[in-house]
This record gives sequence, C-alpha cells and structure tokens, in this order.
Amino acid sequence: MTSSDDTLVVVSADHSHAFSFGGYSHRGQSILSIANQSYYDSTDSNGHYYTVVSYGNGPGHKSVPQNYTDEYFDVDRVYESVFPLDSETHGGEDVQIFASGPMSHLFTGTHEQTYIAHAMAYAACIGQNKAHCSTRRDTTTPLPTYQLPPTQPAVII
Ligand SMILES: Nc1ncnc2c1ncn2[C@@H]1O[C@H](COP(=O)(O)OP(=O)(O)O)[C@@H](O)[C@H]1O
Ligand SMILES: [Zn+2]
Repeated sequence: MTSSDDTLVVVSADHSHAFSFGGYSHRGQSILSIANQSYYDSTDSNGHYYTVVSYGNGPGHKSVPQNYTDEYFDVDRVYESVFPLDSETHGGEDVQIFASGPMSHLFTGTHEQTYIAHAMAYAACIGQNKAHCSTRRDTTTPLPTYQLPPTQPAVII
C-alpha cells in the first residue's frame, strides 16, 4: 500500500494495562492455561495451581483463594485480579514503538513520549529544524562514486 522509500510508518500504543503473564510454563504451552504444569514447584504458597495470565485490578477478583486445575482455553475467560474493579485500568509500563521508512532510525531506543511527535514532525518537514528537508534525495540517479584525491608528493622542507 505504501513504499518505504517515501512513507514513514510509526506504530505504537497509548498505554499498557494492569496485565501480566508469568510462571515457568513449558515451551508451547498456551498462556490461557495453568502455569508451571511440568514443574514440581507448580503451585502457589497455598498449594494451589494458578493461571499464567493475571491482572493487577479489574473484574476477576476472588475473595477466596482459588485452585485452578482446569484446562480452560477460552479466550473470553475472566482471569483473576488483585483488586476488584468493574473494569481494569490502564497500566504504567513503557510501550513499544515500531517504525519503517524514511527517518525510521529516529525511533530506536527508549524515549520520553513527547519525543515521538517531535521526531515525526522532523521526519515530515513540519515545524522547526527543517534544514534537512531542502536536500531532496533523488532515488533515480545513482549516488556519485567517491573519488580519492590524487596522491600529493611528499614535501620535505
Ligand atoms: N480479568 C480479566 N480477565 C480477562 N480479560 C480482561 C480482564 N480485565 C480486562 N480484560 C480485558 O482486557 C482488555 C482491555 O482492553 P480495552 O479495554 O480495549 O483497552 P483500551 O481501550 O484501554 O485500549 C479487554 O479486552 C478486557 O476484556
Ligand atoms: Zn487505550
């Protein structure tokens, strides 16, 4: 749909959620299932099995400790949360950002969120710092071959 020669595509998120998936489940195990099934140390400190997925808050809170022994792979399952809320809140983790196309090299590493808008403006030649915009890259003409300067004879004084 677009060409990476002339179109910068930036993909990111506005926030995370109070979601986690943990435990030491074996390779290939569904994250919708019970954690640590292949380990002897597979239960929590109550001796109960627990799910890979859990939430910090939200509708899945249980006031009584649960022992999750089922094989329940339904994606609509409401997973357990620490704090009871009608709906789960946003989270505070860093979110990822992916970019391709011109100036996509600006979107690497870890940045404060407002950096993204400035970097996109810079890449799109909007706002300040537009000096780089006047040197348009002609993609049809091959880049010139760099010529080494002729060797100068040594001058001995
Ligand atoms: N305890 C829970 N178990 C399973 N899914 C949950 C639980 N708490 C929240 N979710 C799901 O997490 C998702 C949060 O996404 P959403 O509310 O669309 O986020 P936002 O609109 O803020 O980006 C919803 O699909 C919601 O059903
Ligand atoms: Zn959101």
